Amino acid sequence: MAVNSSMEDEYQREVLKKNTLLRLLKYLLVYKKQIIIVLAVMLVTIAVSIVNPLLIERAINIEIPNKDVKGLLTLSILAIVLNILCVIGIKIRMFMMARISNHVLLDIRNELYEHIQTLSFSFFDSRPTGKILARIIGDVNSLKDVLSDSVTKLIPDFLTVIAVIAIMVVKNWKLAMAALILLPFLIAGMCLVQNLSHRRWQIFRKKNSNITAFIHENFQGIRVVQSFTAEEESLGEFDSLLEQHRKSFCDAVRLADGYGALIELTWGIGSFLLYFIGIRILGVGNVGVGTFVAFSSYLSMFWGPIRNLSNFYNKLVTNLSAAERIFDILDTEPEVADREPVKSLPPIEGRVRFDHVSFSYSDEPDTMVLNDVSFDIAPGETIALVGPTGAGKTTIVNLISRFYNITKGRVLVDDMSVEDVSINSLRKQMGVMTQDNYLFSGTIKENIRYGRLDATDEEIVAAARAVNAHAFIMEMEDGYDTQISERGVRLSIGQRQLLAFARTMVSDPRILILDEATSSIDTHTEILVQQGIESLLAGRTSFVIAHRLSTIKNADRIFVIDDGRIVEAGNHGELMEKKGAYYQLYEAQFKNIA
Ligand SMILES: Nc1ncnc2c1ncn2[C@@H]1O[C@H](COP(=O)(O)OP(=O)(O)OP(=O)(O)O)[C@@H](O)[C@H]1O
Repeated sequence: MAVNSSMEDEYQREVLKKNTLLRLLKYLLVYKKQIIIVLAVMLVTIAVSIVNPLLIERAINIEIPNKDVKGLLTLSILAIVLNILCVIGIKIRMFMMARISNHVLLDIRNELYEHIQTLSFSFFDSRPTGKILARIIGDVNSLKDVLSDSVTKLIPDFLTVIAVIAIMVVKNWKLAMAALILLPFLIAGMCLVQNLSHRRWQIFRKKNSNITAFIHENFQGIRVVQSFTAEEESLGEFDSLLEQHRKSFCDAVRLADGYGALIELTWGIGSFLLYFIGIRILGVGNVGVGTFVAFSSYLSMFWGPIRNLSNFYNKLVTNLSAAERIFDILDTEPEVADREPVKSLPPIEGRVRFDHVSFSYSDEPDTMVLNDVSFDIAPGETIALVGPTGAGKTTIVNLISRFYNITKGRVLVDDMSVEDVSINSLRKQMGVMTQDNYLFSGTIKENIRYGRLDATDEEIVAAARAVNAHAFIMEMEDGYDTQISERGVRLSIGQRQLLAFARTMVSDPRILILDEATSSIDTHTEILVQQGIESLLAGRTSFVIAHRLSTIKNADRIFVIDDGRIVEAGNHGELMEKKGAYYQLYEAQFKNIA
C-alpha cells in the first residue's frame, strides 16, 4: 500500500505480540543491575504492605480484647516505622525506574535514528518525513509508560497478588475461594477483548501518524499554501484527518472503558461473596472479626493490583502497536547496502563508465526509466546532461553515487563496479549538489565545513573565495560566524547556491555531480554563480544537469537524454551542425538564455 500521502494509512506487518514484548524487554535488560536494585527495594515495600493487615488482625483479635495498651502501642510504632520505610522505598524505586525508562527510550530513539540514516532513497521516496517523525518521536514516547510500568507496576502487582493469595489460602482457604471465585471469568474476558483492542489501537496509531505527516508537509509547504490561498482546503483536510483520529480513538477507548467496568463489577461481587460466605455459611463466630477485617484488606490488596494489572495490560495492548511500528522500521533492510566481501574504493582518478545500464524505480515490468545506457567518461571531463523533463537525467547521476541499485548492467568508477565497493568510500569521493542546496541551521562556517568535517578555517575561507562566496559572507553581520536558519531562509537563492558550492569545494571531490538550479537570479549574482561553477568543475570529472547555456557550451561533451536513452552525444559545435535533437532543444530552450 502506498504510504506517501498523509491521507493514507501505512502498511504494517502483523507481528506476533509476544515477540514484540520480548524484544522490548531486551532493551530493559541492558540495565539489569539497576533493575535488580529496584526489585530488591520493591520486595521490601511489598513485604511491608502485606504485613500491615496482619498487624491490624492482631490488634483486633488479641490486643484490644485483652486491653493490652503496651502491646497496641508497640504494634502502632512498628506499623509507623514500616510504613515510613515503605514510602521511602517507593520513592527510590520510582526515581530509579523513571531514569531507567528514560535511558531505554533514548537507546531506542538512537538506534532508530542510526538505522534510518542507513536506509536508501527508496525508503524516503515512499514515506513522508512526517510519518518517519511520528515513529521516532510519538511512537517512542508512548513506550515510556509501558517500560516503567512493566517494572514498577507489573512485577510488584504480580508479586502482591501471589503473596496475598498465598496468605489468604493459608489463613482460611474457604474464604479465599469465596473471594477469588470470579477471577477465571475476568481472565477469560481479558483474552477475548485484547485481540480486538489491539487492532483498534493499531488503527489509532496510523491515524495519529497521518496527522503528524500532514502537519509536517503543510508547514514545509506553507509558502505555497499561503500564496495559493489554500488555507481553507488545508484546514478541511486537516479536519477530516482529525475526525478520523477522533473516531479511531473512541473506538479503541470504548473497549478499554468497558473492560474497566468489568473489573469493578468483579471486585464488587468478590467482596459480596466474601462477606456472604463468611457470615452466612462459615459464621462470624468461626472466623473472628479481626480475620474478617484482615481479609477485607487483603481483598482490596488483591483487587487493586488486579485492576492495575489489567490497566497495564490495556496500556500494553495500546502501546504495543507503537513498539511494532518501531520494530517495523528497525527490521527494514536498506535496499542499497555494501555487498560482502566489501572493498574500499581507493583514491580515484575519476573515470566513469556506464555499461548497458537499465534501471527502474519499481519491481513492476515495463517501468524502465533508463534503457541500455552506455558511455565512458575520462577523468576530468565535463559532461552536460540535457533533455526534456522526466527524460532520466537525475536518474543517471543518482546511479553514479549508487543511491539506488542498478536493475541491469554495471556502473564503473575507475574500472571498479560501484556495487563492489563500500558505499562510504564511493560517496566520500563524490560531490553531489542537487537544486535543493539544503542548508542546516547553524553558522555559515559550520555549513561549509559540512563538506569535510576536518577542514580548517583557512580551507573554508579558501573554498568560499574560490567559488565567489567570500565577499557576500564578509558583508554579513558576523561574517563566517553568522547564524543561518534551517534551509538558509535568510539568504537569497544565489547566496544559498554559492554557499553550497563552497561546501562542495571544501570536500574536494574527484567526481562532481551538479544539478544546476533553474531559478533566475540577478545578473551580478548570476555572473558570480557562473564563475563559481567554473571553479568547481575545474580538474574534476563533472556531470552537470545543465540549464545555463554557458555550462553547456563549455562542456567537453553534451549528452541529450530522451526517454531514458542517450539520443545524441558530442560538443556544442558538433551537435549544432548535426541539426538533430540537440539543435531542436537549443532552438526551443537555450537560444534565448544567456
Ligand atoms: N523516486 C522515484 N520513484 C519513482 N519514479 C521516479 C522517481 N524519480 C523519478 N522518477 C521517474 O523517473 C523518470 C525520470 O526522472 P528523472 O528525475 O531522472 O528525470 P529528469 O530528466 O531528471 O527530469 P527533470 O529535468 O524534470 O528533473 C520520470 O518519469 C520520473 O517520474
